[in-house]
Amino acid sequence: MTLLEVSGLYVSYGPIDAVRGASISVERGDVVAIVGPNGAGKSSILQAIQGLVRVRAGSVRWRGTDITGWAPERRARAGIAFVPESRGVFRTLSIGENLRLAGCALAADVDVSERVRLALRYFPALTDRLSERAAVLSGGERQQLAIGRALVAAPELLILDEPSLGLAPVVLDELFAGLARLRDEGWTILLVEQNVARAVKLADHLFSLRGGVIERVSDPGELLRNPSFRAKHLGLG
Ligand SMILES: Nc1ncnc2c1ncn2[C@@H]1O[C@H](COP(=O)(O)OP(=O)(O)OP(=O)(O)O)[C@@H](O)[C@H]1O
Repeated sequence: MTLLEVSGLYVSYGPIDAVRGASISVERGDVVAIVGPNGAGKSSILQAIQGLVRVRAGSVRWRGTDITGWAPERRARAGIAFVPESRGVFRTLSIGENLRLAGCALAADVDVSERVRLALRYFPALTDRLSERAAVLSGGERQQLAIGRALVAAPELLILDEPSLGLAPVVLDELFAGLARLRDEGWTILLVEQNVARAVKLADHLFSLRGGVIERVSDPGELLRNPSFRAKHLGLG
């Protein structure tokens, strides 16, 4: 089932056309990655999906319904969760408080503690540190917490804006292991990544964006078998 369908999307900032006619679809249970250089328009697409920037033309459909004009909170209630590049967490609160707070707006019959336990399954390193302040977390751990907070809502679609940004390789291993667990358990994820190697290993479909235009849609499995791709992006002969 197609969960999300972005068609002919245009996003502009004054005279700058950041996204020019991009179309992307996400099927339930798939991990879809958008890759591309700085300024390609990747974040603008994600923000348009979450309703954070104005769409100049084109549409965003969610489970077949046109949600292009919907407010961000309505999209969130409909099952779309967005983890921005800035990894919003409350630094003065503990890890546990951050996670529980993420569940405070859920329906009264939702067991938030159970949801928190579920989120921690994917990022077990946080489990032993629930009483520590988020301010002490490394960049990678903060990213895990930000994703964990989004998971507490049990969204149908998890949108991640450049989860690897600024993180050391060793930290990335732990983060992407968590993302791979999410994928393997059937979560639907749309992410933007500049780290092509990580994106290819995680995703089911890869969209390459340049200058606001989708240049290519690739099958990561094929790329992983392609010798020139392996040499260029994976450092393998
Ligand atoms: N609020 C804004 N006002 C003006 N221009 C913007 C704004 N946000 C983005 N842009 C411009 O739109 C273009 C696309 O930006 P966007 O952040 O979507 O790209 P990106 O692929 O996510 O880049 P990066 O990887 O550097 O985050 C760039 O030229 C950027 O400078």
